Amino acid sequence: MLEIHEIGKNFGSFKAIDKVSLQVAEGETVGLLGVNGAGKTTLMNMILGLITPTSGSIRVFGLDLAKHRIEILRRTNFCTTYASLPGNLKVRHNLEIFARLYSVKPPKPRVSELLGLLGIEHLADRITGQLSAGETTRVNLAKALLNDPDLLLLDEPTASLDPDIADRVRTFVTEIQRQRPRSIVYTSHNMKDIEVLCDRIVFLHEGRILAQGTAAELKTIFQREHLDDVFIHVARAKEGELGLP
Ligand SMILES: Nc1ncnc2c1ncn2[C@@H]1O[C@H](COP(=O)(O)OP(=O)(O)OP(=O)(O)O)[C@@H](O)[C@H]1O
Repeated sequence: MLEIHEIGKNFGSFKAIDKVSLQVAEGETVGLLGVNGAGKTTLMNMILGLITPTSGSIRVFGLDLAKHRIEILRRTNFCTTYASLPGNLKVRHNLEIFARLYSVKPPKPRVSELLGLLGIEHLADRITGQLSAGETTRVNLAKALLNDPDLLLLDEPTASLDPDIADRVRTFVTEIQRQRPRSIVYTSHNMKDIEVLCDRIVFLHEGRILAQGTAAELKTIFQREHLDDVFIHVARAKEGELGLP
């Protein structure tokens, strides 16, 4: 579903992403981990075609992203705290507009269905710009599901959520994967999210992949009981110091 081949992104002389290769299969959820500034959002933005890579290539659904962006984006969606929906519109109107942009037919029932699935019917008539950070995240998640995407990019979807709502979001993501498996790339600083949701974990560090595997494999490789400790170990290690097999 997603094939990233030796992708690189330079901002001036700074290498934000350096020769990263990654594949995500149909129905697979891949967790992208890394310290602040590791390059996660830059990679996500390249998959969405928002940033042009300096080198390498990205294929989605077997198509070259550089040549088939519109076709690919029709079957893709994302949730990020970095892009806000127009703040002056009611939540329902925002979602209906985006549903129309994605050619969802008919848009209104789909919006109502998603508001119900996310348990945010009570936000439908609120002004989007007046929502709390946690409420905004759930509205963004509803937006991300409007077109029932085959590829879903979730950039820190539980950031700023209280533990109860974060748990509901994890259950929601598990449920949508159970109903119809899709490919998900998931970034989070919440290791519980990653353990519960991700089939495979990729550690990015200074724009490069430092380690990857399942949560269980990584814990075994690095001899740590908890994924948090694996994260700290990998984050503090320099290249070549990890003693990977
Ligand atoms: N437009 C830009 N111009 C210059 N440098 C940039 C630009 N965008 C990102 N960077 C730099 O690239 C690096 C990777 O940034 P990115 O936002 O991808 O990190 P991240 O892993 O998502 O971090 P965080 O966990 O803090 O969200 C950072 O050092 C950042 O300062």
